[in-house]
Amino acid sequence: MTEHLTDRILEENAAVFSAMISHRFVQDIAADELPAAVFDRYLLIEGAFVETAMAIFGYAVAKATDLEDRRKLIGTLDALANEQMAYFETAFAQRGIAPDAALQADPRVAAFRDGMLEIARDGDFGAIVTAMFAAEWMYWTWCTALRDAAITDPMVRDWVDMHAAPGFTAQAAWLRDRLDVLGADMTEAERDATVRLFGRVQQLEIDFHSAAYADSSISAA
Ligand SMILES: Cc1ncc(C[n+]2csc(CCO)c2C)c(N)n1
Repeated sequence: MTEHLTDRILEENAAVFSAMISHRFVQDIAADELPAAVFDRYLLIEGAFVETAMAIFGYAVAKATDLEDRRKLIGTLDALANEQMAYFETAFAQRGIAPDAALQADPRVAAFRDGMLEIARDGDFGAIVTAMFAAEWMYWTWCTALRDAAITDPMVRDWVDMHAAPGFTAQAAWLRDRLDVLGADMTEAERDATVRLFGRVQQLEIDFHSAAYADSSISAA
């Protein structure tokens, strides 16, 4: 079997991946019609997710067996703690918003956070790479597609640009290449499991992004 594992993952999950990259949240940004209140709620749940991502990458550092993997993941942790978190601190201050416990308790937000953490805690290194590949490849795809879109809100513009920039592109490509190398040594059952895991993460992502819309949120009634 010489096929790259990630080609198979993307092929077999094409429907759910496409549903995510054409989510209402992405379409609203593409049309320059994302309501400010939706982006505010998104920033609050997303800022909390970056903290979760640090925990996930921490598990990956612990479970890695290769020094080069550890170096790479520690670089990612540094960028999350010092660059990404700085973006959220500035964004919260400029928009006058503050973390909201009710929003974090929305079942769709909780399912994403807890589901991703569970994969990192209970899964092996390959499972963590698969989950992060799912989350990052998806962002890289839609943000790259919107590179030339007219986006008025400078913070939304920055957010899209950040995920189409060379640094993020390299990070998403590293996850893809790493998973292909890991896949070459997996059993067929293990490869099947990564295909399913990728699909599960896309569904968690769809629900997470839906939670940014108050009209479909249980906490906004
Ligand atoms: C809900 C959600 N899903 C995926 C990403 C993409 N992403 C950007 S940075 C990062 C962590 C490590 O690089 C991930 C997964 C996101 N931002 N938010």
